[in-house]
Amino acid sequence: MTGLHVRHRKTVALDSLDVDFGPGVHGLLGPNGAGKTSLIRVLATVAEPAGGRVEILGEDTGDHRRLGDVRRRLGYLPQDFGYYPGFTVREFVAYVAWLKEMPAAATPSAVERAVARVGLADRIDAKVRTLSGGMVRRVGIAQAIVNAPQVLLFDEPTAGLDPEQRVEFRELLRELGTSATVIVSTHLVEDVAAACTEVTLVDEGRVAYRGTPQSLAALGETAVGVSGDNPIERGYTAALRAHRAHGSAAQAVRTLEGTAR
Ligand SMILES: Nc1ncnc2c1ncn2[C@@H]1O[C@H](COP(=O)(O)OP(=O)(O)OP(=O)(O)O)[C@@H](O)[C@H]1O
Repeated sequence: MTGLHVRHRKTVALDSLDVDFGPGVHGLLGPNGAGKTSLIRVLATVAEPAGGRVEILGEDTGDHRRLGDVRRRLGYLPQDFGYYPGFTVREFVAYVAWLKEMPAAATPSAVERAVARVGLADRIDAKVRTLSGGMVRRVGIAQAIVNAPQVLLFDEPTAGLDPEQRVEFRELLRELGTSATVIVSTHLVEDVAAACTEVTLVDEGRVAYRGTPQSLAALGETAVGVSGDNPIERGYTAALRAHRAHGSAAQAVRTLEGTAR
């Protein structure tokens, strides 16, 4: 995407963002309100930018005639994942497959595969409302992957998962990243360290840092006067600090009225 602008009323959420994502697992890191969800929503084609150009899988998302084609090839797990509680897991994931216009004959096996990949095969005929929060989150992951998407967008997917499930999910991310472009927003540095091939640090609506988890950790190893439990955390803090010291971030959070914070 180039020159991406996203506004929520008077707040500038993303400011002239230029970024591209290729195959692999991309971790989106950043403090609260940095703009991660805004970015993912634009990529998921559920929010329209105020300006800039977004191309997904070779299609310009500004061309509404092409959106259906893009959406069929996308998978998206929103932060606030909505579902029909009276549906069974199977019914719900099949419903999403239908929305994605998957061929009817291929749907039942694709649903079973997706549900098995998130470890819920034994609950496939349970109603979603009877599941725990972590299990519902896994249903959300299953619906995102049912159509074997080429672009996968996960907004805080590990929230609510227990430690064992997080480890399994990271393994799934690594697998998915071998054949798709996977973008994951997370607060957990461990997710990034374990599963991501690349890290994009967003701060105040701009890209503050891009690199590999290893390069962010190397930054943390050499950073002076920065606290954090591990090198990636220290690298995160050092990169944020450097970005803010350059002063451009102040511009990124200006409101349209010209007030700065
Ligand atoms: N619906 C909205 N109305 C008004 N402002 C909004 C809305 N959604 C987001 N914002 C603002 O836009 C900015 C970016 O928010 P966004 O949700 O994209 O950040 P985030 O990095 O995903 O944050 P978090 O880690 O807390 O989820 C913030 O300043 C936020 O307050």
